[in-house]
Amino acid sequence: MAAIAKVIVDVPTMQTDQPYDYLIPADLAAVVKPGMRVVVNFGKGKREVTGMVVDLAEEPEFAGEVKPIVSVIDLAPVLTPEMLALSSWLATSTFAFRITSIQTMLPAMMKANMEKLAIPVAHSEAVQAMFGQQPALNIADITDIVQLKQLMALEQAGEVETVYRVAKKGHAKHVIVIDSLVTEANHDEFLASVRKGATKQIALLDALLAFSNSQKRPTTTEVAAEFSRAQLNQAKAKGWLKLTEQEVYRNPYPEQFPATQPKTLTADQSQVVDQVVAAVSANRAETFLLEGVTGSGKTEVYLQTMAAALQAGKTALMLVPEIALTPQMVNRVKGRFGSQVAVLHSGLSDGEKYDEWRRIARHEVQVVVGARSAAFAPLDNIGVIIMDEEHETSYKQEDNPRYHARDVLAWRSRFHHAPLVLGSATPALESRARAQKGVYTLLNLPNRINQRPMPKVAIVDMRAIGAELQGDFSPALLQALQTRLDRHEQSVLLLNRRGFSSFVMCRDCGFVKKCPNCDISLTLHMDTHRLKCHYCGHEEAIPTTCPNCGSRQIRYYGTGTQKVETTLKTLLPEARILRMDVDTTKKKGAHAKLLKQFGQHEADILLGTQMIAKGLDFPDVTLVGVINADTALGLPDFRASEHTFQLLTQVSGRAGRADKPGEVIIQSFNPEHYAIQFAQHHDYEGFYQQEMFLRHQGDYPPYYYTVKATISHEDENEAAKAAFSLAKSLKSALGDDTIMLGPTPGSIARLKNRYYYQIVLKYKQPDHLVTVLNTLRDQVQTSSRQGFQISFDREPQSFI
Ligand SMILES: Nc1ncnc2c1ncn2[C@@H]1O[C@H](COP(=O)(O)OP(=O)(O)OP(=O)(O)O)[C@@H](O)[C@H]1O
Ligand SMILES: [Zn+2]
Ligand SMILES: [Zn+2]
Repeated sequence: MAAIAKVIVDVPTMQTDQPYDYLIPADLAAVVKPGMRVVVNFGKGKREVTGMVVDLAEEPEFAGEVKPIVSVIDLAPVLTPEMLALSSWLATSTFAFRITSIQTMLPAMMKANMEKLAIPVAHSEAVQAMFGQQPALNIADITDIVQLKQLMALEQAGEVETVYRVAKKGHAKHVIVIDSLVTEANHDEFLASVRKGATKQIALLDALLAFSNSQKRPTTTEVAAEFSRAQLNQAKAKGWLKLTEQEVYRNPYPEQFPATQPKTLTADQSQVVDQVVAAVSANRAETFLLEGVTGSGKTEVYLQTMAAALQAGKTALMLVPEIALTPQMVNRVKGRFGSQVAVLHSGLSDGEKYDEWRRIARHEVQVVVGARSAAFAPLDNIGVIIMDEEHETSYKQEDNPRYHARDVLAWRSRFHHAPLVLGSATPALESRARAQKGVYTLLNLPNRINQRPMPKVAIVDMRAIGAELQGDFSPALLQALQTRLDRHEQSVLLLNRRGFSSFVMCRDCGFVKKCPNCDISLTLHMDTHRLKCHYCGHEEAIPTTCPNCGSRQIRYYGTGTQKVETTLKTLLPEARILRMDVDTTKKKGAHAKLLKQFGQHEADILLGTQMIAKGLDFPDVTLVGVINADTALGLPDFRASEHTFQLLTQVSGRAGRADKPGEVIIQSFNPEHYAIQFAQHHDYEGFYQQEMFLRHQGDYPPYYYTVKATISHEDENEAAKAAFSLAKSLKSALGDDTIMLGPTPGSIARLKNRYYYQIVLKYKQPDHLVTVLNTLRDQVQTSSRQGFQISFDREPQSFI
């Protein structure tokens, strides 16, 4: 029997990947297993912390006194051996700490709360007066300042100690079920014992008899309108019924989904499905890149591949971008697989997420569809993994651990010997290049379903419009919108918000209102009439006069969706417009509701930001308009062209998906730019060739791997000094084939009152670099008490 548990402790100020030895008390010997969370004492005093058991051993490695485990949090492991192994790989490959990786894999609701308690250690009168019979006081509960001061004095005098304890909270939701004990045989007997005028009791007896006869077990909530809890308790005392507590799941999708049947596949689709299914049957961890034009029926391919895995007795995992988790995608998957599906995305409450997670862990579902973090769904026996819209930047987490979901899925694909399908109309350059090298198997769906044509794309040169411009609209786009109104067809209008923000500027002195904590302009929110910092959350009122020169000429800048909507209403008064942006989709379910309204033809125009660009499949949309194609092209970002091409191609793909042909109008100030030209001709391959050429010239990915190191400190000098010394260490540790850019101040040099410096490394040999950086991280981390923070971001979204 193992006597020692190796525990990764959760101590925020002292992060380390080193597991600590803890003694397993005799009464827990049979219980403690790897993957379980435990409570342990850490450091001096009685500080309780949570930790994860990652291994067991016979003998301690630690020579000193080994403390015992205080208690277990879980009755069964919450991380499978697969997940424990994955957390270890994740920590190393993203330069994150193991505990951070573990926490990322568990639902937020499982994060333990810490309580700060005051406990008496002496028996003075003052202590008596303060505590009475209570063994401890929760410091957070004490609001009386006098009492708080007394407590501090007692602590100073050594009569009271403060300790941290792990607060256990009940996470599962419970209902109380009514089991009727009233039968035809005993009903009259019970009735005789009831006073004549007691109509409520008589009604309850009748209802209970009806439950027995129909074998119904209602919950107390279900009958709450008719019978109170007091009444039910009374009835229980009389032996009329039994009350049992039962755990229930919070179901985020209580509605029924109309069942759909598999479609007869086209020849192209069949070929793709056959190849993937062959890998499923052969238990082969092959990665496929499915390059299929918009409307080519990729979703049907995913569904039938997943069905094949289920047929073989396995499970299926499908990732979609957060914003594509519209009811359309959930409908399609739930419609095909019904209650076998669990859905995970950020729109769910913590409780719903926790329940979906447990349904997966308990093997109650066979299909998981979810956004980025669903890559860690505790699904077992995986037969196929799908990643839709694999080029989406939201698959990369921008916080520690800075993982890309694609890499996590590739790891799990190898672990389960299951194929991974990466699908997109516009694959990331990295992925397409890997397919070129034969690392991925390239699959193509070059045509739309039933040979429907791709929409015709026209580019409007905005430089040539001049006085004919109305608001942000060219005559061509306005005319096309009018035509759709006349024909009762629908339009989708994209306002590209990437690369610019709405801010407030003084027309007299050019003053721009910035965040007092971060060197960045505040963003205008017209709905609440406030200025907000998107980095730290700082908020303030919109000034009426310039804080710098006092001028009243302070104006709002930037084209917002609201402004476009207002203009459009005056230009096309009869048009019914639905606006979809961060403001109109803030409320839970608002996104789904807007799309449903549009689907039911309650509007003619869907006007929105990037969130309308992908996945939508509405048959009556025959026009797509792009108000501003180029805003992102000006960004100092080597992926600017790629992102612009992807966005234009995706949004164009919303037009003409059914019998009516589609048309696309793109307004641009750079009509000859290659990203816009290739998008006009639906030419992904052409774009890929051209972009690869440019990346090669500039030593950019995918020709190089990249990593961005960021170092910060509250003092600007300290941050700079540390950055230069880090650069020196890196130079000596890395070979000549590594290119180093910087150190430079971060694009936002100051954030939340910390100063940032960064170094970008471009390199060819990943293995060596990972070792070097992990060692460096540990060295810098030990100096973290001097206020330094360091992070490494592998394949950063941008260098700025
Ligand atoms: N075999 C088929 N027979 C008939 N209709 C099909 C078939 N496969 C797919 N479809 C239909 O074709 C339309 C487009 O398919 P789907 O939405 O899957 O395209 P997609 O490739 O995912 O496009 P996008 O990349 O634009 O999201 C859908 O309405 C779908 O129901
Ligand atoms: Zn700020
Ligand atoms: Zn001014």
